[in-house]
Amino acid sequence: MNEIVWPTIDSKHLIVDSKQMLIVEKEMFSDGMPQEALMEKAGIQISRWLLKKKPLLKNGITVFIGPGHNGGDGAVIARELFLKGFYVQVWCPFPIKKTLTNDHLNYLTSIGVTKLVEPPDANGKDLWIDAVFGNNQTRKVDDRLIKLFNQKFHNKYSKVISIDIPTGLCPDKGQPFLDKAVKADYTLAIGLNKIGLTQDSALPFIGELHHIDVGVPISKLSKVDKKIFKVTYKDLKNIDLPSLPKNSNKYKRGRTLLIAGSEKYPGAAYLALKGAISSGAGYVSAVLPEVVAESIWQVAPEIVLKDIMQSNQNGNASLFGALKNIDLSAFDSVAVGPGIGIDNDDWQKSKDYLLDYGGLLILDADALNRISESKLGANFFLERKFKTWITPHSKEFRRLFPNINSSTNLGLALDAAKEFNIGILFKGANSIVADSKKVWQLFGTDSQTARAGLGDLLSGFIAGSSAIDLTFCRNITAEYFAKYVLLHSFAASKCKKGSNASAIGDELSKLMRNKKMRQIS
Ligand SMILES: NC(=O)C1=CN([C@@H]2O[C@H](COP(=O)(O)OP(=O)(O)OC[C@H]3O[C@@H](n4cnc5c(N)ncnc54)[C@H](O)[C@@H]3O)[C@@H](O)[C@H]2O)[C@@H](O)CC1
Ligand SMILES: [K+]
Repeated sequence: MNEIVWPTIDSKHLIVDSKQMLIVEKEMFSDGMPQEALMEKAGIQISRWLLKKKPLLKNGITVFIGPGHNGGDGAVIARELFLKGFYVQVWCPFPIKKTLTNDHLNYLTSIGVTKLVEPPDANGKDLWIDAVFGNNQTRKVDDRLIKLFNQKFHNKYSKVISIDIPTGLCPDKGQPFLDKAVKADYTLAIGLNKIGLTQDSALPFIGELHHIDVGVPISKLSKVDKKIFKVTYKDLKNIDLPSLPKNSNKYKRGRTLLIAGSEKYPGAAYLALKGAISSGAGYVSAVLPEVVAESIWQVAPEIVLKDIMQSNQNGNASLFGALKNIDLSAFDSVAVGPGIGIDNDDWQKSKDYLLDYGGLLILDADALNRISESKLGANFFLERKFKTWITPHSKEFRRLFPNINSSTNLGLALDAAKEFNIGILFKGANSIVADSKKVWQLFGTDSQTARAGLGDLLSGFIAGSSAIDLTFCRNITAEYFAKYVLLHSFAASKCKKGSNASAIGDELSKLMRNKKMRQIS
C-alpha cells in the first residue's frame, strides 16, 4: 500500500542529507566506480551545462578552487572551458589538501591556465565559479572570502555559480554556518539534491537550483532509508485524477463537509467552499455561520447547507450545536477550521465528535489553534484513531508542537507526522507534506504562497479532492495530499500577481476541468 507511485525514485526527485550522499558515493566507489571517474563525470556534465549558456562565459571565467573535492570539480570545469577556448583563471583561497585536486590543478597550470596569486577583483565582468567547499563542509568559512563573493553577487554585470553547495551554507540545515554564506545566481547540485538546498532558509543563497546527473544507480537510491521527494510543477504531468463515471450518483463522487467561517470571518467560509467545489466533488455540504448561510445560495447554489453555527459574543463560531445534530459518518472527508475563530469552551464540548469521526479529518487554521489552547493539546491526534491531516504554517506548528525540535522545517514536519501519526502540510515559501514514512518537498513554488485567503481555498480543495479519491481507495496516503497542494499552488502561479484567492479558485476549477478532459481524450 505504501509503495511510491508519485513521483519516481530517481536522482532528480530524491533529496538526501550530506551523510546519505556520502554513503551513496562510498558504495559506488566500493563497487568499483573510480573516484577520479566520478569527479570527471561531474565536472564534464557541469561544463556541458555551462556551454549551453554562452552569454555567461563571454567575459571569461574565474574558478575558486577549494582544498577538497569540490575544488577538484572546479578544476575539471576550468580545464574543459579553457580547452573550449574561453579565458579561464583560477584562485585557491586555501592550501590544497587532496591529491586528486592537486593533480588537476597542476595539469591546469601546465596547459596555460593562470593561477592567481591575489584574490580576483569583484568589480570585473567575468563569471565566478564557487568550487571552494561542497557537501562535506562543516564549519564557518573565512569572512573575507564570503564578503568578496557577495560583493560580486551584487555586481549586476556578472554572475556567481556555486558548485554543489554555496560555500558557507550548511548542506543539511540550509543556513549559513555563522552569519554569512556565498550568494549564488545558480547552484548546481551534483548527483542528488541535498536537503539544505531545498529549505526555505536557503532561498537567499542558492539562486536557481539545477540538478547535475552523474548516474547514481536506482538500486542505490531505493536503499536510501528516509525518502524525501522534491516535487515541482513539472511533476504535475504525472498526476492522474480519478475519472468519475458520468452516470454515477453524486453521493459516490465524493462527499465532503466543511465547517468554516464565523460572524467575524465570513470570507474564509466562502473561499473554503469555492476550493471544495473546484475539486469537482459530487456532494459538498457545509456548516456555516448565519451571515454566510443566508447568501451562499446566490454564489454557490450547489452547496448543501447542513446546519447553521451560532457565534459567541466575540463573533467566533460555536461548533457544538451543529456537531451534535450531524451524522459525520455520511462523509468521506470533513474539513474544520478556516475562519471559525477561537472558543475554548466550545472546543471542549465539540472535540469528541471529531475524535470519533471515522473518515479523513482535515484541520486547518483556528481548528489547530483551538487544539493548541485545549487541555489535550496535540494529544488530540493520538487519541484520534482515524486518518487526520493538518495544514499549519510555521507559527501554528510551533504552538501545536512546542516540544518538537529540528533544524529544518522538513525535519519538524517529519518528526511530528511520525510522533502523532498524522499527515502534515507545513506551509512555507516552499511547502512540505509529510506522513510518518515519507516527505514531499515542494520546490519552485515559493512566489505563490503569501496571499490572503489562499489557505482557506486550499483547505476546501483538499477536502473535496480527498473525498473523491476516497471513493476509489479507502486508505489514501499523504502522496495524495502532496498532489492537491501542488495543484493548488500551480493554479495560483497561473494567476497574475495581485489576483485574489477567489480568482485563484476559478483558475483551480479550470485547471481541474482541463486536466480531466485531457485524461479522457
Ligand atoms: N566524493 C567524490 O569522489 C566526489 C565528490 N564530488 C565533489 O566533492 C565534494 C565533496 O568533497 P570533499 O569531501 O573533499 O569536501 P569539500 O570539498 O566539501 O571540502 C570539505 C573539506 O574542506 C575542509 N573544510 C571544511 N570546512 C572548512 C572551512 N570552513 N575552512 C577550511 N577548511 C574547511 C575539511 O577538511 C573538509 O574535508 C562534493 O561537494 C562534490 O563537489 C564530486 O566530484 C563527485 C565525486
Ligand atoms: K561550492
